[in-house]
Amino acid sequence: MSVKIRTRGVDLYYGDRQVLKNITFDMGENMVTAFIGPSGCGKSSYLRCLNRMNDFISSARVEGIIEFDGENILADDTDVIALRRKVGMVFQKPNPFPMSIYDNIAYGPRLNGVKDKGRLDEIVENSLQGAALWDEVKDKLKSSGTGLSGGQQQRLCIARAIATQPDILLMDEPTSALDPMSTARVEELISELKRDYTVVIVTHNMQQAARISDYTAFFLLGDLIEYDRTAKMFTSPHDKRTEDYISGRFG
Ligand SMILES: Nc1ncnc2c1ncn2[C@@H]1O[C@H](COP(=O)(O)OP(=O)(O)OP(=O)(O)O)[C@@H](O)[C@H]1O
Repeated sequence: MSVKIRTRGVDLYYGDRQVLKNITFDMGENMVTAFIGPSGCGKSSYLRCLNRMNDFISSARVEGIIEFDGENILADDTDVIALRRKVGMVFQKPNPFPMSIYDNIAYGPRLNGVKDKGRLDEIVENSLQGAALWDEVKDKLKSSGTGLSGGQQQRLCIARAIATQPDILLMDEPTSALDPMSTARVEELISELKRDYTVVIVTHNMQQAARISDYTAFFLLGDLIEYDRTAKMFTSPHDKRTEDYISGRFG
């Protein structure tokens, strides 16, 4: 595997409370990496380290090294705006902006200075194609994004995230608010997206992790207990706690 994200000895504190302890592992380029673990184990907190979103939480302090392509994104002199351009994020609840489908997608590119109408049209179409939504919305690009179904809204949010051509896509429980059909569409889409992006996904759904990820990281109470190929972890985990969790004995 070609390493895209390299994490060494990451500790995260909220005030005096340590919620991530000495996290060390490598995530592969063009792979889907799933984070699993019981509620409160630190999965989302770690995900937020990857685009420096914890910077917005005044009590949060992150120590250690996280490298993207060899560059430490936790360094004081990191250009955080440029970093966030490289890292798209999709949240648990679909959160389209209250504007048209077209403008939802064009928003990021416009912020980045793209003004040419033809170029914007192209980005909108490519992003919607990439998010497997184009055929459903191509005739109503001027309609509001919030008028779509939940599953379509989430694919719109994925289209918005890829419109700025990030390297990495972070997804925090992207299907937990969706029905089974929409979940299946989004899962299928994630498997396609890894051709172009490195995908990191937090999920509570063990079957989902098993279906769509190449590697899985199991967190428990702030520790990374086990990290391995998903196929290996789900068939022969080496830690008893991993086995107990994936077989549903706790969490
Ligand atoms: N902004 C914050 N301020 C203080 N503590 C926080 C904050 N965000 C999270 N925590 C605490 O950090 C710990 C890890 O939370 P986190 O949300 O990362 O866990 P998680 O594994 O993603 O949980 P879930 O699956 O429920 O989303 C929890 O104990 C949580 O209460």
